[in-house]
Amino acid sequence: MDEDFRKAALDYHRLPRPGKLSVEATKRMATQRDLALAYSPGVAAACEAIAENPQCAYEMTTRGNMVAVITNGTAVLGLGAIGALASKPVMEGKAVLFKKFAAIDSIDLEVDELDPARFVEAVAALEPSFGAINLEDIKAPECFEIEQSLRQRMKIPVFHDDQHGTAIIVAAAVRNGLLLQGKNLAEARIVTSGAGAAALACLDLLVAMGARAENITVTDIKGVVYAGRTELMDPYKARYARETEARTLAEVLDGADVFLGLSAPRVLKAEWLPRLAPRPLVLALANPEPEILPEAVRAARPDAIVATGRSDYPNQVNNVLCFPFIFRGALDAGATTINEAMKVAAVEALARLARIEASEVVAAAYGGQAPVFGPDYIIPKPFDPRLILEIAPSVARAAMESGVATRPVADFNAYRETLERFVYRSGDLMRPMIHAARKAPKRVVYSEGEDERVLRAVQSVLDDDIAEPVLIGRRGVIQAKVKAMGLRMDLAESVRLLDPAEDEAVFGPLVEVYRAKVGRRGVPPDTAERAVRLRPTVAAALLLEAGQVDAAIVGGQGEWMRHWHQAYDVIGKKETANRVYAMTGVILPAGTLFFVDTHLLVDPTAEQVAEMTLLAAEQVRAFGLHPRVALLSHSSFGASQAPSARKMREALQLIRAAAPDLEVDGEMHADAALVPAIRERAVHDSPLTDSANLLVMPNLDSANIAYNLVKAAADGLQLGPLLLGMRKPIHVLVPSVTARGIANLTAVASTQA
Ligand SMILES: NC(=O)C1=CN([C@@H]2O[C@H](COP(=O)(O)OP(=O)(O)OC[C@H]3O[C@@H](n4cnc5c(N)ncnc54)[C@H](OP(=O)(O)O)[C@@H]3O)[C@@H](O)[C@H]2O)C=CC1
Ligand SMILES: CC(=O)C(=O)O
Ligand SMILES: [Mg+2]
Repeated sequence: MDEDFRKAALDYHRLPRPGKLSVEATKRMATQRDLALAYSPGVAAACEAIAENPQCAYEMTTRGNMVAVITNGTAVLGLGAIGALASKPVMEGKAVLFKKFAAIDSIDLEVDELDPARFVEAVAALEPSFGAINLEDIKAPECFEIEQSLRQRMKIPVFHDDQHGTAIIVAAAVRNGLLLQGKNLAEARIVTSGAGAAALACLDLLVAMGARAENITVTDIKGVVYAGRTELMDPYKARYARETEARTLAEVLDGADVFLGLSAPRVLKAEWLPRLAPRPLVLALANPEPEILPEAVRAARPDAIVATGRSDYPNQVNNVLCFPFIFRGALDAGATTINEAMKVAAVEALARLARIEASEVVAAAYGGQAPVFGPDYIIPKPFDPRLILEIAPSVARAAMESGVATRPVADFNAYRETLERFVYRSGDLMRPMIHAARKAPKRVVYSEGEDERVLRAVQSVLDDDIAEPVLIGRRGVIQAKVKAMGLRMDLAESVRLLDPAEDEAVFGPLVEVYRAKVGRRGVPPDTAERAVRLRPTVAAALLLEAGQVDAAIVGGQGEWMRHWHQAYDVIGKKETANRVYAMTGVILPAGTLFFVDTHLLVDPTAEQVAEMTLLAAEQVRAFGLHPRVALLSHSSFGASQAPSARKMREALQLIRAAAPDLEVDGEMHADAALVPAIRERAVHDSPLTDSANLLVMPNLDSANIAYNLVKAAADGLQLGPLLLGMRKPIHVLVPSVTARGIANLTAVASTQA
């Protein structure tokens, strides 16, 4: 670690407030009544319910989602026995990872107790507080005894992360690494540096998965663990003691297919690397400094696949890839333990994930480069949102099948959806639409078929079965990108590719359609021909117009307005609408707010405000939401006579006349729209039954500013803009759109088709 990085790490821990963790309340505690419910006397009801039926603790307290990270500070990373207090930053970090990656509430407990029996007593007594226990950084051999005693005594999962979390990820990495190197586990010769908690658990799992004990040689601080050795031996290590004359790590490296380092910094010397077998795996996993640096391995053995425990090199083999998700699955199934079947399920899910393409979120988190299965990507990366979606259900299912689940998952599709809600914030809002789209998948054309975000979106559209995608672009480029990105779509089978340079039979007739549309609007025939060939938005709109597709997603590159004009020129507005408007959703932790008109009309009239409101309310209903509309203004319920305030009052009358059942009110301040109590102070007869979810703005500036402001200030997720009032379903992407955003718009467009 260089000095700059060390200083940055210290500042990170110090500022803006000490540490990495805080506790937050999950219930409102704002009124006298809240206090009475949460505390005395109301709390007594919950206590009595639990006293009568202990299972109620899972319904009424945090227990079911609460994991303790517990250590005695005796093997803290590779820093050794630095003590309970000094281990606290690591344990706080593990607790944060539980929260960040799996929405598990977690607290670190550093127990200053070296005696295993007394440590066990301290931990066992905590059972009522937690849904599971994650033991961390406790040295071998005491960790084996501690874990075993606690597992016997406690009826909740007890899992020593350095043993089993590490073993699971190492097993996945070894499985995939050997596959790439063309080797198999039963034949592989494995040499470890380290005979502690992590190394021995890894070996046990590898043996359970098919590695042969006679192919394994273990070394530790005293060298080879050989039969008859007495110094620094314990029964756990002794299981792997070998009949051999060799005494040093260097000597046993000859012909090794796998070097597994779970020991200490720099113990593997570059000059020993030539001894390894051809195409070896070098897993140098000591933290923070590995047994050897990857650059040294690459220089000496370009045929090796290298992994470390760190985030700053490819192939991070670290238990963070496992523990949040295995606990998620265990807690959700109410597992009483984490058993072998659950561990193997986690290994299989992890290994499989690396072999299918990585998601956009992973690409974004790692500098825009989407990793592809290969020597520098043998296991998934920690920011991969699919980890929770794949590992947790596999583990829950294994818990059920092996008979340790007390709260079996009844419906795995529904369970996956709850996990998706955590990963993709748009999940809740989009679900009804995705279900609807899936019922009758429509043909959706994407004008920018070469855009990587579009390709990723199309992969998830295919996975979710919500549309039949049609891509416009150069066939060769799309094929190459799909391959390079490791996407699984079958371009011959499930996607229709349309190349303007090759598919004359499709594009030729579109030119005629376009000429007929725009020939009398100042577009000469040659220009029309070029527009169809060179402007994919025009071509996509024409395909929609000609009925060759059911919906279109265009733009995403360059100016939004330019694409909008091109789309509008071809498709035009509905006969029943006077104008087209744009509505944008911002998905926030508390729900979604829709804003209208965010992109098109600079200064709408009262009639146009009324029309956009009615169209927007209809679109909000299509998301399965009940629209509650606020007409916003600087004026509060008639306070101002300014033209914009009068306009909104007039619009309200028009809306009420056209849609008497719609919950709508105005003109009002934005806070009155969102906070019923503030609204109540201004008027007592508002028909709005709760916070408004559709905010209608007096002009383009306020709508555009408002949605961007809310999105940026509250870390919201944008949905849209959605075009309201178009004759056929077509939407124009903003340049900042993500693949998930494109997939969401595809579902919207499909359901409109
Ligand atoms: N990447 C990952 O996900 C993980 C990495 N680790 C790393 O693995 C290492 C060990 O952790 P853990 O098993 O929990 O700790 P333990 O204390 O249980 O085991 C440490 C082992 O390393 C051996 N060792 C120590 N120094 C040397 C040395 N200089 N040369 C050879 N062997 C040595 C010890 O030998 P002896 O038995 O003789 O004392 C012991 O066998 C740490 O660096 C830790 O950061 C651990 C868990 C997960
Ligand atoms: C990653 C981890 O748990 C360790 O190094 O101890
Ligand atoms: Mg650890």
